[in-house]
Amino acid sequence: MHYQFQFRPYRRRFVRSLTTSHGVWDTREGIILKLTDDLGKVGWGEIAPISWFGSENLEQALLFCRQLPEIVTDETIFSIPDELPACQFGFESAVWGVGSREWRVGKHQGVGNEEAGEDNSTLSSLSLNPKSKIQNPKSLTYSALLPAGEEALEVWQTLWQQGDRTFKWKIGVYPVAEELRIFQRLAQTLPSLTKLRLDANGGLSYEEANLWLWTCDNVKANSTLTVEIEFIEQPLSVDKFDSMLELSYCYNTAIALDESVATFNQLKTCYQKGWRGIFVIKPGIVGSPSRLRQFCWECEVDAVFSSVFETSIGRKAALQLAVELSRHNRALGFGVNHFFAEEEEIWLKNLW
Ligand SMILES: O=C(O)CCC(=O)c1ccccc1C(=O)O
Ligand SMILES: [Mg+2]
Repeated sequence: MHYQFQFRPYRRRFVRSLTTSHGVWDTREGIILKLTDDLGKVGWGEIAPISWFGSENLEQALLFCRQLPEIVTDETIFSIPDELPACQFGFESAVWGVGSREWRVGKHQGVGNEEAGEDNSTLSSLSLNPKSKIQNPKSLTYSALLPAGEEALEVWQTLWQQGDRTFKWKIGVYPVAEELRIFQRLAQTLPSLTKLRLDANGGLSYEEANLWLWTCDNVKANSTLTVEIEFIEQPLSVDKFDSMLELSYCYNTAIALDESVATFNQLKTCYQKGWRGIFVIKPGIVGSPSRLRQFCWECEVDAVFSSVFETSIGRKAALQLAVELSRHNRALGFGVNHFFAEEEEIWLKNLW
């Protein structure tokens, strides 16, 4: 099979910046891809790298797109090197889109519009609301991302009113004593049956990680606190795998790897080294979706799927995988809409 290939770089500022232990992030840059087959069927894809997380950077992705011919084949796409994982995801999901009904949604709301002659060849003919698009037997629940520090104490309330029941709070940003105080207040005020994830982005020392895990175990043991601490995400830096494996045996509170499993080869390596805890998977940067699918099925990976702040185009492909591969009712780490201005649809239409 061969396809006509077109692409458009984009740049988009968040309405609020994301502060993690890696620093402040306030602009998403990426590339929208369009593949058109001989019959005129179209598939859209998105490359949304995060180089500080271990994927290629935007420049490398752009160089790759620029050196491709105007006509590309399945062979080209399925041999994109592992050094370009966000490109693997973008191109493979665009190919998948060419053959899929999922993109063939016109003006009408709803999934699986079967009418003949539906046209998805322009972005303005796509309906991009992700929550309305995914047909899903299990109901989808999202984890809403809270800002670091005290701001979380305010922000969760608005999100709760909008229906969110799982939250993720960034830690490892402010001094540990300060964050622990805020955490106690959060744990006391979050309504019962709320789930809370803590994401350290690799920013804790070994001692701090122990202190956090111990504190979370105490919340669990304290019958007056009814919030559930679901896991601590990436407590230590990527080079501290052995320590995280050890910590995962020492506490009741679960640990999820994120930066450590950013790309497929890292994911496979951690699994081979014995990690059977939670894996945070960011489809947008992990690499080839078909390879990921096979691995997650075979190894029964306990995966939490997570956004890379992509647009609806990448998100749709990522959620497709998430719906297929999530286990244990894990909420999807795609509750990030509040980082973006509304009207993404209009923004995307103007882009193409
Ligand atoms: O996973 C989520 O719940 C939201 C997404 C998220 O936290 C994130 C988004 C972009 C880059 C890094 C991260 C992260 O998990 O550290
Ligand atoms: Mg994370």
